[in-house]
Amino acid sequence: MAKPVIAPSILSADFARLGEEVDNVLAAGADWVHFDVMDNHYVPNLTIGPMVCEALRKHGVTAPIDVHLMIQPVDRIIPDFAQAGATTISFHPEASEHPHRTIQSIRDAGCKPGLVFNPGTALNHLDWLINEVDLVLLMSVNPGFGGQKFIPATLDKLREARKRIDASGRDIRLEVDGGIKADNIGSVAAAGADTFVAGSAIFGADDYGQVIAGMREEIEQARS
Ligand SMILES: O=C(CO)[C@@H](O)[C@H](O)COP(=O)(O)O
Ligand SMILES: [Fe+2]
Repeated sequence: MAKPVIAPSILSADFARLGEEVDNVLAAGADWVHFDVMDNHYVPNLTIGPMVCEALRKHGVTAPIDVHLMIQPVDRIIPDFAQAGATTISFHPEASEHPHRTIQSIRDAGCKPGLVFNPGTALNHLDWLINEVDLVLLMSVNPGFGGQKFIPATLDKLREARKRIDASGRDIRLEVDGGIKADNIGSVAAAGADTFVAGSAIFGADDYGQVIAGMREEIEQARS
């Protein structure tokens, strides 16, 4: 099993102090920075774009930046995010006219491509694309907002995605996003996730390090 990755979603950070918040959460033990991009079109909310990603890099952030695109159209912003310092770029396949082409353009831009599946979206896109991606992200809430409740059916879907990833024989991360807390992260890890996004559970706490350490313990316990 791949080393667990904890990726705090900066959607729940204090945007007025974003650089400091990211520094603090990385110092507290986070592995990646999860960067939610919303366009008030594909999802009913509006957040941040490549300029903010670039600002974090200029601020000195060297950790992987995990860009989660909730936008339509997808393609035209990819080079901008790559230039801004994105590490992974994941998108929702139904938001792209040609998901295979979108994946190739993410790779051509020098980033790792990922596919994101909403709670109501079947995994069928993996049938022909699993060999092209480095990351599969299952949403455990409907996209658009932080602080929502985890949808339990995600556990079965994670098991299905884990089977498909293992059968592919490729090194693909299985990420879960939405409503992840210390009290459900163990079951999510047991179902096969190795990469864990958490926004409100981390940034809503006084002690980020304590939450992250607690999450790691639950993951280790679920794996042993
Ligand atoms: O992509 C999204 C929401 O659309 C997420 O990344 C959320 O920002 C996670 O926040 P919590 O559910 O952990 O508060
Ligand atoms: Fe996200």
